[in-house]
Amino acid sequence: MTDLAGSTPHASPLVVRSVPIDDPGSLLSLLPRDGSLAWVHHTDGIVGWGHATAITASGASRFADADAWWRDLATRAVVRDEVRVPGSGLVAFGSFAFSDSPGDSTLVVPSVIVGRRGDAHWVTTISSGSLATPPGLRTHTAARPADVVFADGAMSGAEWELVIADAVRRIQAGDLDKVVLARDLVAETPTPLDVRWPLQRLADRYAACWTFHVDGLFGATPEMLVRRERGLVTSRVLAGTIRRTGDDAHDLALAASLARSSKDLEEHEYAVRSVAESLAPHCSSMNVPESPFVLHLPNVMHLATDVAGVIDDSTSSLGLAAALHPSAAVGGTPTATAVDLIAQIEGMDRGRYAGPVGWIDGNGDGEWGIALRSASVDGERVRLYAGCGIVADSDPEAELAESQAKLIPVRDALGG
Ligand SMILES: C=C(O[C@H]1C=CC=C(C(=O)O)[C@@H]1O)C(=O)O
Repeated sequence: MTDLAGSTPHASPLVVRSVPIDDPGSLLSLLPRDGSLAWVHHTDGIVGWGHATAITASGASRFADADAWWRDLATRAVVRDEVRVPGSGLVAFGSFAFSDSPGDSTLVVPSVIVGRRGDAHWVTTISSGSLATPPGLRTHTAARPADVVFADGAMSGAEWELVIADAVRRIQAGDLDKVVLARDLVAETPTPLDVRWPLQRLADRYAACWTFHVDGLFGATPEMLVRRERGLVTSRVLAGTIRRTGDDAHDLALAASLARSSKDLEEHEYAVRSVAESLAPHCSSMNVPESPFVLHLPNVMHLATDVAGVIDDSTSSLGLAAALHPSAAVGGTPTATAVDLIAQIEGMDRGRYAGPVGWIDGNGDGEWGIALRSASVDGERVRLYAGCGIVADSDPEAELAESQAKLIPVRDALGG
């Protein structure tokens, strides 16, 4: 991987070609074990493998540095796109650290991308200097992890409840309005994890979420930080959560109580406001619905608001993600106070959890979700993450239960 600090302008431009193909079936099943990249929503999306080029960036300028690198690369690339849908042509997958420090962020350009968008299916080849031949596609079987053992991460549940109680006190004292605090769980597998196993299971069970894998960070996020597509920008804001019980009638009653819960509506309002305020400078017009709807997922229900706007500047999707991050769905209100408090009391390094994850194309369009319901994998060790928005009325015990519900998707996907 090329490190930004040591990177030099690319000697040869990338040569990119997208061609239509027959329906390739499940995108995830095409992934080889190593170097897989994925962004899948229902049956649409893109998967990639192989290495054309990549960059790592870090610190407060990570977004701007990666964006500048990408613009230079995209401007010089020679692209023949016979498909012309979002996701065809030159694309990089990316995943960014939550904090300015510590943590590395990355943009990765694979040598092969296979995509589906509705009835369009395509393969893209990317190489340096000369045109590559499209590969033959074949399906692979992922290895099932055996005997996964779970243990507390940085804190036990009881310790984390004390941290939540501390945050509630600070909010009640007027130090801030909202903070999102996270915890981790560690899973050990006897052999290095084949990430395709949990990916496939996440995509099957959470088809309405965006199932992703970029450089060891995988998950299925329900939250779209920003999508930029042909002049339109959209964002799905989530905040305010209730666990599902599995009993449909009871869950409907819970959904109604979530929609009326002043604690959850307050938590949600902060998140919507932070997104709307960050997008406004880039849009000529915006639509921000006045009240949220309830998004039903298999494990939880969320208050959700879809914000939309017409973009009136040349900021790329990555630039927009940078402007929005961290929204109050993962940081808090006021942002700077909340981010400082997270660093002070959360007791763990978020890495790329809760940072933007997604893809960008050569025109700057793309999709960036928030890396929630996610885990980072390093050989046999997997760290799962979940966080909860804390406001003045939050109850530590209820927040711990909510965090456990948010850990379910990845925990179950790792299970045999
Ligand atoms: C921080 C997470 O969720 C955020 C997104 C939706 C609902 C949230 C909540 O109700 O607390 C969180 O703000 C997470 O899943 O790790």
